[in-house]
Amino acid sequence: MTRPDAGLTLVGGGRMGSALAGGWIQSGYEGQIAVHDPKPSDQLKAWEANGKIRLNPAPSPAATLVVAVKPQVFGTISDELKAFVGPDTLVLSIMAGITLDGLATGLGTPRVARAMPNTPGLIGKGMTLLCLPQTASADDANALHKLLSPLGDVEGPITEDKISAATAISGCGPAYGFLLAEVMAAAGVAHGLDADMALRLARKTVEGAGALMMSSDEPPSTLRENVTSPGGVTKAALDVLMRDGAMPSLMEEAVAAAVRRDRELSGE
Ligand SMILES: NC(=O)C1=CN([C@@H]2O[C@H](COP(=O)(O)OP(=O)(O)OC[C@H]3O[C@@H](n4cnc5c(N)ncnc54)[C@H](O)[C@@H]3O)[C@@H](O)[C@H]2O)C=CC1
Ligand SMILES: O=C(O)[C@@H]1CCC=N1
Repeated sequence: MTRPDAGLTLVGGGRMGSALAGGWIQSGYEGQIAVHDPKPSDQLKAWEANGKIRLNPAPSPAATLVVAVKPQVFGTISDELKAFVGPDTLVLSIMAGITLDGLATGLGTPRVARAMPNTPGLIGKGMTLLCLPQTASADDANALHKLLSPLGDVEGPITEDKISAATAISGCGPAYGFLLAEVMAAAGVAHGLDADMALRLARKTVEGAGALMMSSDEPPSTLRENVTSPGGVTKAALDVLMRDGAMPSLMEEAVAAAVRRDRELSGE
């Protein structure tokens, strides 16, 4: 990775923040990385001990400020965060529900951007959407793509009116995939498998289906049909899942609720 900037400051070194910091460290980022977190994890402390980051140094304006606290925390600390923002600071937020306007107002700069990552980014298999104001420069867009690349794929910029839907699909989506594994395992137990084996089968199957989907040129619907022998066993199960559009309408309702909640958090 080329150096995105000298003087990178991360506020919030939790799951997603640490995934980013870990990626910057691993890819040989040469500038100063400062991480601010009142409850630093053992990982953050180890990076500090190895000289990879500076932990909670005195605040000063950063070249790039990445905000990765919970959206509810942002409202309470935005005034304090102004100490990290100078006239040349580029701000990137990965918080759900905090708009570009909210960032610009809260931090007192128009040079702001948003990204929506997901937890597979913890292992570099994530999907991140980048959202920029119309005034953003190509240089800023490129720098932010590079900054987010340790998490996996980065797409965008997308316009802000799309971010609630994108959050509901790829931001929240890993939870839907994990839920699928959970309920498959529970159904296996209900039909006589022991719990460990049921979980093993469900996890490996969800992983395998995902890997096949990504290595194939076929759309998911064709891969589904390839499993479904006419008059066979899969068809019996899918007839239940798709009865009266059950699965599509449940997913549509769930995504609508997520979109609604994201907009509520944005104060829309
Ligand atoms: N977890 C997920 O799947 C996703 C999360 N996000 C967004 O990422 C952000 C962070 O989420 P996670 O990493 O999952 O949460 P997390 O709870 O793992 O990390 C938040 C971190 O912020 C720290 N913190 C609290 N108050 C602070 C303060 N005053 N100054 C500095 N740090 C402070 C906490 O100690 C914690 O380490 C959230 O805004 C969330 O909307 C976005 C996409 C996916
Ligand atoms: O649940 C949340 O609010 C965050 C945003 C996307 C995933 N986690």
